[in-house]
Amino acid sequence: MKDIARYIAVKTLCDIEEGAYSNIKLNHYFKKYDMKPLDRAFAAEIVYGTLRHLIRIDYFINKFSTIKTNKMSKWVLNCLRIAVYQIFYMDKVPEYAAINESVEIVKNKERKASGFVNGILRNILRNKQQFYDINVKDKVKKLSIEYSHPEWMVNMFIKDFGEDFTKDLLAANNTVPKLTIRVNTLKTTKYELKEILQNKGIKVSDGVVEEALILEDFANIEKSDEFNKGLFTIQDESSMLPSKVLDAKQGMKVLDLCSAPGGKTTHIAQLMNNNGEIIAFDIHEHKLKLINDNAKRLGINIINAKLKDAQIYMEEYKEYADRVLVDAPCSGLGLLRKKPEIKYNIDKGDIEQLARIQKNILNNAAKYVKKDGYIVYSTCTLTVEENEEVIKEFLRNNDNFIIEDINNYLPEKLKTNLPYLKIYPNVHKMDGFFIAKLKRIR
Ligand SMILES: C[S@@+](CC[C@H](N)C(=O)[O-])C[C@H]1O[C@@H](n2cnc3c(N)ncnc32)[C@H](O)[C@@H]1O
Repeated sequence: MKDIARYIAVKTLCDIEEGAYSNIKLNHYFKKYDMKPLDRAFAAEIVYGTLRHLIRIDYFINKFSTIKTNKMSKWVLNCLRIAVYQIFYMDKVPEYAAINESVEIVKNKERKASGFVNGILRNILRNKQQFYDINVKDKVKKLSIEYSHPEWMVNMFIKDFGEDFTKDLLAANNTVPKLTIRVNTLKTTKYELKEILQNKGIKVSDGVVEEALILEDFANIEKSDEFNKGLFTIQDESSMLPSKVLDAKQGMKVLDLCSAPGGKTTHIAQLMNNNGEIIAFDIHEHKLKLINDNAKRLGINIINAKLKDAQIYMEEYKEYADRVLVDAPCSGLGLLRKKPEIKYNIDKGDIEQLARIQKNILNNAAKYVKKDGYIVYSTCTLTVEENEEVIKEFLRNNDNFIIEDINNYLPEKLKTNLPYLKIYPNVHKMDGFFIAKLKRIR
């Protein structure tokens, strides 16, 4: 295969339409085809960029094609999409290369369609200006196309956050996030690691969270010596906050009800100085290995990972824990910068169903925590149904709990006058997140 990067980009985009996850599929193909770092980076940029701007790209293709995008084969459509993405969003790619390579990839699987694809792409090239005209009157439809978010999502954000904020949020969701790591303070210090990385020529700056570093120019990070030695974990800053807010002390008993792959579990262990007990549940057996592998790499031995469904009450853990973390399964709308496919794979019904699961898990958590103990509830999503509403309903049904002000646990820049925290990619330049702390008082 001459142009492996574009070929893999098309293959991955087709798989994503079947429900696959971008990062998992890309990593799978990178290994399978033994791709070089430059090809990997190029394929990833095309996949993520195309997904970020998918609705707008399709709207534009439809202007030039008699066969509409929903009637095209996935292979043909994704060959068209990646060419349009390269033409309009990648300055350094010559237009002729973007077109010719897509036509070649079409030939690979659907030889007869190559003329059709070539025709559309050349026509597009002659009418590039039209990419910037979105001739739609309806405000929501227009925003949906302009920022490539489904209409129901745009509507929901406008209802919850207002129109100006929504525009900002949609734009931020289409940006490329920074690479952030959490220093493993069990093995090194922030200053030591910073120096090691800087000596390798990597640009490093401090994050807002105490143990966070922001990196630039670090290819193949997971193959580096520093990663393998367990000096750090890749984690967004907002994802570091729930463990800080949980404030588990050395020697305590902690339950982490939805824990895989263990990003927060290992952070809690780190903050407990690897002293105490953490029981970490997850519903997916294959994910338990990820928790154990992460713990081992980071030099942590107080985590006991178990296969359990946190929706089912477990009598053996009644009043067992000093701290319980509920980092609940959620719609993930705070992660659209990293996983743009979520925009197209989720619908309003999923949000209602997730909210029911979150409430069930949180109600069980209430029974596991000792008197004067705490639950931290967190999600990586922005919907009111999965966040504020879940907490409100919990407090209505559990009058032995109160909401605790978490501002003391937060970096100065993130403090607000609310007891809980909601993080937005457009405001904080971090993944969207929600964190609330509940205290059992009786
Ligand atoms: C947001 S992720 C957790 C991320 C994790 N806390 C971390 O920081 O790495 C939610 C997790 O909940 C798990 N999950 C979903 N439903 C569950 C259930 N009913 N019981 C336990 N775990 C569940 C999923 O497999 C997923 O790993």
